[in-house]
Amino acid sequence: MGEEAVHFSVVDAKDCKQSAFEVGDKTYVICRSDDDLKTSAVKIHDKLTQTWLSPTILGEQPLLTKSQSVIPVSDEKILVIEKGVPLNESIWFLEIDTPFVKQQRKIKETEVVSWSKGVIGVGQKPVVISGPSGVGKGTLIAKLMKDYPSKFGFSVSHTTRSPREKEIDGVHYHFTERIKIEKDISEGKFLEFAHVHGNVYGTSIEAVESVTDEGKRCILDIDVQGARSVRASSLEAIFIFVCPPSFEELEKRLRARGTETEEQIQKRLRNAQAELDQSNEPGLFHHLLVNDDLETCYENLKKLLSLDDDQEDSDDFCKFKKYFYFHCVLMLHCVFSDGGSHYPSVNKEDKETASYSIVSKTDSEILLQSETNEGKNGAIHLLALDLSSLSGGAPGRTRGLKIGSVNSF
Ligand SMILES: Nc1ncnc2c1ncn2[C@@H]1O[C@H](COP(=O)(O)OP(=O)(O)OP(=O)(O)O)[C@@H](O)[C@H]1O
Ligand SMILES: Nc1nc2c(ncn2[C@@H]2O[C@H](COP(=O)(O)O)[C@@H](O)[C@H]2O)c(=O)[nH]1
Repeated sequence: MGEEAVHFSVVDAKDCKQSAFEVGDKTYVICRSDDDLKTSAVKIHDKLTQTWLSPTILGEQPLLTKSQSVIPVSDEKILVIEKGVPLNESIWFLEIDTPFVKQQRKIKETEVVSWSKGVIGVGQKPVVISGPSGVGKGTLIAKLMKDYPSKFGFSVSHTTRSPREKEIDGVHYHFTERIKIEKDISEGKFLEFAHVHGNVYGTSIEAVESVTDEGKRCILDIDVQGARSVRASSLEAIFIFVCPPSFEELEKRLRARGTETEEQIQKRLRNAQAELDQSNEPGLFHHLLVNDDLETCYENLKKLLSLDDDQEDSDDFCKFKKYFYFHCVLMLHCVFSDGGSHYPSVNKEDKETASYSIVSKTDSEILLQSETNEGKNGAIHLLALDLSSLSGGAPGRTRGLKIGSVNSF
């Protein structure tokens, strides 16, 4: 918009501090300055109007390095490989026209692009648990977390409501100010948010992604508005609605909990009716659970989540699973460097830096060439990045990347 033209000359995958790509009627330029590697800018040249745009950039930004390899993988996104960082830190997508970007463009009434970090392998689908206040969601989730600490992680929401007596900041909720949460929401840091019983509640992207990154299944305790927003997002999840055996019993539980004033109880009960009315809406919840007898309901929840009753989640078992998960991730990062006869040494802390350049692309596969880790006798080390099963994406991570070896030559 009346800005100075950014000089660029690159239309192919190439290493540079400015990478430009034509997608449709637009040219996207990713620029970074020499001295300040922490900031990148994206400029868009619209060929139809002959104008330059500075879009709003959403999402977690890549840890910028001095050199990148960049290529568009579809009309929706551009793949950016940062060099000189561990492989699991190096793969990023700049989303230029994904459903999330389209939606944000409408909301913000301005041009938008969004970063999303590429993650090797898929995480387990998060579980969204909804239901009226006082039905027992928190009680059921607490049992699940106690019995299966290595399997599940809780998505710690943000809320503007005041903490209850035994609630701990950062454990039960991130207690926050309205002005702060509104700012973070406007910066695209939240997967969903809603005004519930007079306060703002929201799930940050980091709350969900950090649990999945740990190899655990993320559990979200959110209201029906939140469930609806997550349903419409790029996050694939299982949606469960917990119902009370009767409205009278719900009221009894809310009162017995003793955490709300009479006025708040009345407000929660009014909202409960509206939530119950939506529980059967087609396409919203996958499962309905009635929480009459707590133990029965808990067993039914476990069945839904395919949990084996006999499997103990002892401390030793947890440690073993963490160890196993860690090494599976390392294996995925490993490459057969010698016709599959051995793995190259991989730093146990997974900090080994890598530098790969994009050398070719088909519809679903990108060929990467190592610049730093040559195979035997200086053979060229190639890696195939399979993009055919991507899931998620901005505002969260892009999961489902597969990396395979290609024989050195
Ligand atoms: N099956 C049950 N039978 C009797 N009491 C129950 C049952 N399940 C939970 N409770 C009790 O009901 C009260 C409300 O439960 P809980 O706090 O887990 O509800 P919640 O759905 O998480 O509410 P909120 O949405 O307000 O956080 C608690 O005192 C809990 O001990
Ligand atoms: N949409 C969201 N709803 C949330 C979130 N975290 C909690 N909740 C829901 O709020 C009510 C009230 O909770 P309380 O702790 O004040 O009793 C309850 O229905 C929760 O499910 C969130 O991040 N987003």
